[in-house]
Amino acid sequence: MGEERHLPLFETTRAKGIVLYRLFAVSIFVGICLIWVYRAIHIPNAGEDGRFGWMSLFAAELWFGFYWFVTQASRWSRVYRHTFKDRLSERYENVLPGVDIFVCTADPIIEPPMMVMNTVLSVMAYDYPPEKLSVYLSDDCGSQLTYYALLEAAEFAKSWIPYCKKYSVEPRSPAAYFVSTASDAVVDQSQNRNHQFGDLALIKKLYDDMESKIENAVKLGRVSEEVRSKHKGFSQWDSYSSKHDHDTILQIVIDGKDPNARDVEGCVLPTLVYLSREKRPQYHHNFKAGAMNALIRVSSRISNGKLLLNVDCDMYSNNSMAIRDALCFLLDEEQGHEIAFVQFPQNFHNLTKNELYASLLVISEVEAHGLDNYWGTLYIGTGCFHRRETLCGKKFSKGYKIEMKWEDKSGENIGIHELEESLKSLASCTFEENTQWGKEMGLKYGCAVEDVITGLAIQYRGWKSVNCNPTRKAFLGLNATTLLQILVQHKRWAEGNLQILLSKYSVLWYGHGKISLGHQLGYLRFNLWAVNCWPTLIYSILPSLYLLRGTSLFPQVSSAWIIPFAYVMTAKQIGSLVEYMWCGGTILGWWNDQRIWLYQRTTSYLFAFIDTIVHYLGYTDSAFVITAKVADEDVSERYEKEIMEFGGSSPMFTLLATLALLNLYCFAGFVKTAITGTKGIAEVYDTMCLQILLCVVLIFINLPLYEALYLRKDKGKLPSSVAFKSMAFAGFACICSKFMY
Ligand SMILES: O=c1ccn([C@@H]2O[C@H](COP(=O)(O)OP(=O)(O)O[C@H]3O[C@H](CO)[C@@H](O)[C@H](O)[C@H]3O)[C@@H](O)[C@H]2O)c(=O)[nH]1
Ligand SMILES: [Mn+2]
Repeated sequence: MGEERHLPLFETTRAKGIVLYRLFAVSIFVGICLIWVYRAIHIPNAGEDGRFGWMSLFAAELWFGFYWFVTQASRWSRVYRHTFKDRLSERYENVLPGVDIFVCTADPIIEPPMMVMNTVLSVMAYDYPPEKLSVYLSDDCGSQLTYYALLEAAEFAKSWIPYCKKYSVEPRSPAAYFVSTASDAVVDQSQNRNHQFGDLALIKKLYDDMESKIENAVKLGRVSEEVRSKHKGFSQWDSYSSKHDHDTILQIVIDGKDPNARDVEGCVLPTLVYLSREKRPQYHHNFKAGAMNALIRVSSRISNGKLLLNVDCDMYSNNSMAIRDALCFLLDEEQGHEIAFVQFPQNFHNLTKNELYASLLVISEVEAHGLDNYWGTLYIGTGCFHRRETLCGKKFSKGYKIEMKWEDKSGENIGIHELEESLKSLASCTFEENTQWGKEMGLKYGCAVEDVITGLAIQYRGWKSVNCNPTRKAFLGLNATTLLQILVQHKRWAEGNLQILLSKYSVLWYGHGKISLGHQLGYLRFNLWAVNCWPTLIYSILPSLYLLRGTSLFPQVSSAWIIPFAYVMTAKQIGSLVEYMWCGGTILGWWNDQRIWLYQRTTSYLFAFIDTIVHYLGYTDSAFVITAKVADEDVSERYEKEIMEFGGSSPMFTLLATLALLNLYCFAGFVKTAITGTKGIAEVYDTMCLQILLCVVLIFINLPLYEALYLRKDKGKLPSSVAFKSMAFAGFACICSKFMY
């Protein structure tokens, strides 16, 4: 093997209709340039009303034009990759590499153990030789509940894995699978259908038993003494004082090499390990990046898989062939040795039809494929397969080929408990002192998007990455189900991305010459997220305030200059609608997406921008606010009905409400003067058309917010404190603007 020429293990195709798209993009660009020209040659004279507004809009338009140009880098050319898994099996079935899978969890309250166990079970049941598969659960809370759940899951896996293999089950997260069998009666093509029904009932019963045991413990808030006495692993908690202060807890729950560790059919089980790294208040734990690095070290001494997969605890495997997909890239004889990681998109299983809080739809279906054109897909922290060596800092060198073959390490004959004890120091707080961990090795520290900066550094070292997006989605997770969650999450992402831009790894300086220009722009599109807050604020405030004053900031309808404005505004919106629907979204979904886009830009990005600068000047440390994966029943109910959830006060809400009311007041004030004023309606319309339009669109997009302020009675409405504050702020702004000098 290896010498003769092989058929490739994957192929790359280009997106269709790209010429049409480019014509469209060029036409928009021409429009943008004309807008700039108009602004530049019509600047009001000093002292004339509207000069400040004019300059501000000009600045915003310069930015929007520039940013729009940047986003074209991930749309200009797009590629799609297809794998040939049958060829992989033919050539490599007996020498497949070991795969170590890392699942990270950090809080049993907002990341319920049952959800985490479904993720763990789904990855244990991959269609892959179990002796080459090891699953590691990192628990940053050191929770006995999570550990107990893992013990129960290990027991259930003995029946679940054989069941999955026997009936080629998809998806292999039991919870998701049972939901699917309940709705569309199990695949009935096979003659052993009746047989399967019997087995299904049995396995469902086992699952329900496991679930009730785990849920009982969760309800109780602790593991009962009876259970604790049955498993000696719990003794490791004897010295535990809090989640911020405890020793390393390490337990090899299933040792794949143990001849007694077999499933109910007598087959080998994957190795399963529980790890809670040491935590001490005086040591920074570096959030998920710290957890991942501890996992990398510990796993290197247990299974040492050549391939690492990392998933968030809510991201279950929805496609049991995903490891094989990834290997088609990494083992490809021609190009595989240049590829460092294979990233699958983040998809969600809890989205409502019209994606109330938006999702990563367009990024996954369009932009990721555009970045893939530069072999430069971003590492996004979950659903990503890495070569162990590149994640640990290896540089790419031509001619060098990494061996991905599996080595049996059963020669190491040290007892399992000695092994566990000897490994604990690898997860201690002091281990990383004076090492390159978090800098040159493993995931990088100090950035709110540790994933993106780590992937970027790997690409700087000369490696390629690949975006793999099979029809059957590889991973499904939970999207946030309240507005505040989504805003806070995006704040973290925008902050992390801006940190990258200001860091030593910035694509602006460090990236020059290391990655292609298009690739740099592709990153810039995300790195600059936060900066968008300023032009967006300008555009959603000033035209309306000037409308109230009666000052026009846009060309008249009767002027030819209106054409580029009208064209760019409508064509861009129609373009984004078409794109969104092409990705599989609905019209209402697109409209919701626009609202979230606006809300993120005016709050998340603003707060991210301010925090990043404050952080950059050395005043604060950025935090990692974990997204909750559970919600109260009535919150979930409203989510299902696509009713926006506020349900509390937050500076972000006050800001959103202020902006929404400001537009409402301006419009009302304008209508009043237009009716009673001296100017005729026709003249007002001619001079103010675009400003009226902008204001009306903003009011329409904010309809759910007004409702939450004044009409709703449920718990998800905006509290009256937010209403009062925002009314006062918006009113004050309107009065100032109307009566200033
Ligand atoms: O101190 C921590 C904090 C978080 N996590 C885990 O990290 C994962 C992601 O956290 P989540 O709150 O779900 O954040 P998201 O915004 O959904 O995560 C996205 O963004 C993060 C970077 O901001 C990446 O780390 C994630 O992989 C990526 O999915 C979860 O499994 C957590 O349990 C830890 O293990 N330790
Ligand atoms: Mn998440």
